[in-house]
Amino acid sequence: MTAQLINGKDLSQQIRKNIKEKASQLTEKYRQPCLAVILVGEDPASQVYVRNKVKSCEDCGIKSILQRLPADSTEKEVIDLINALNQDKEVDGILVQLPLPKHISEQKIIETIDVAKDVDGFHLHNVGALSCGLPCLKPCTPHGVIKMLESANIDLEGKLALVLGRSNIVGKPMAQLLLEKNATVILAHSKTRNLQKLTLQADVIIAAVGRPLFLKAEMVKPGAVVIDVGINRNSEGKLCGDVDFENVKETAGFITPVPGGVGPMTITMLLENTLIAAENSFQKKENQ
Ligand SMILES: NC(=O)C1=CN([C@@H]2O[C@H](COP(=O)(O)OP(=O)(O)OC[C@H]3O[C@@H](n4cnc5c(N)ncnc54)[C@H](OP(=O)(O)O)[C@@H]3O)[C@@H](O)[C@H]2O)C=CC1
Ligand SMILES: Nc1nc(=O)c2c([nH]1)NC[C@@H]1CN(c3ccc(C(=O)N[C@@H](CCC(=O)O)C(=O)O)cc3)C=[N+]21
Ligand SMILES: [Mg+2]
Repeated sequence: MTAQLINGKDLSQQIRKNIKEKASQLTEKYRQPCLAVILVGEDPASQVYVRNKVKSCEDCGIKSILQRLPADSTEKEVIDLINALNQDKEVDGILVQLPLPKHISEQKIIETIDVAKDVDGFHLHNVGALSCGLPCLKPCTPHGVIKMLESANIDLEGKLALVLGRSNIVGKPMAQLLLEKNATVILAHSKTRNLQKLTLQADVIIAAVGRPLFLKAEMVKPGAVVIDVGINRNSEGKLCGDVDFENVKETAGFITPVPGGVGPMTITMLLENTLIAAENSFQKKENQ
């Protein structure tokens, strides 16, 4: 193995120490910061993630409220719940676990969340602010990736960074944050031609495709930084990323594992956003 491992679990633990400290200060001065998580339906993977989020809040001294709704809830029922949480002065952050059942519009649900409580950073207002370089709640997964690169002292300025996948929640905001760091960004997707020719030039590759073993060693320039966002189950039911880790780790300069890579950092950034949302609301009140 030539690649240096960027361990998201360890980095998360370090950052969470500060989060815990900050949460306790805010609790003493104002009240306990609070995240509300809405889970619609019984998707087993979503249940695991949501439990993980609630537990992480607990560990850091952040209050969490889990609201479960049945899979056959109407769009209006979800919207009514969000509106109630928007009004609730003790709730700082609201997260609606995705994906939602097909009869509910994810975009409509996201736009219902109060911009100031949108700790996922998915609301149009936060997306627009991010693209204009204005202060906003940053999307957790891409933000976590940037923190991992910073922790390994990887300078992005002038580097060629390739993002694989263009979803609204990972790929697109990832490209935006890399651009903000002065990288030259390629945003690749399923219609991209000659993908290998592009990936071989990249100094940094962020894989967010949702396919196990997608990024092969032959696609990676020796010494390149490889960040694996993917969370998949392989044929044996084992958790794995989008990167052929066993082979890519032999040539890459840096690599992130799955599990223990980007996943824990996503949750850490969610906790951080909840504290930012809480602080903003306390500040607003003091200025009134
Ligand atoms: N670690 C974490 O915290 C998180 C992990 N994830 C994981 O990251 C992965 C990506 O998630 P998400 O962005 O929501 O996924 P989506 O399914 O929404 O998007 C996948 C993207 O990959 C592209 N793609 C698919 N097949 C190919 C191909 N053969 N060649 C090139 N591009 C391709 C698609 O292109 P096109 O647009 O053309 O269809 C699309 O842009 C998943 O494994 C997910 O579980 C997601 C969120 C958080
Ligand atoms: N509104 C919303 N916001 C999200 O941020 C969101 C979402 N919906 N829907 C699903 C995806 C996926 N996602 C993960 C977060 C953490 C891990 C994580 O902690 N993974 C651990 C392993 C967990 C396990 O063992 O299954 C790891 O990679 O080490 C994984 C996936 C957030 N998402
Ligand atoms: Mg998606």
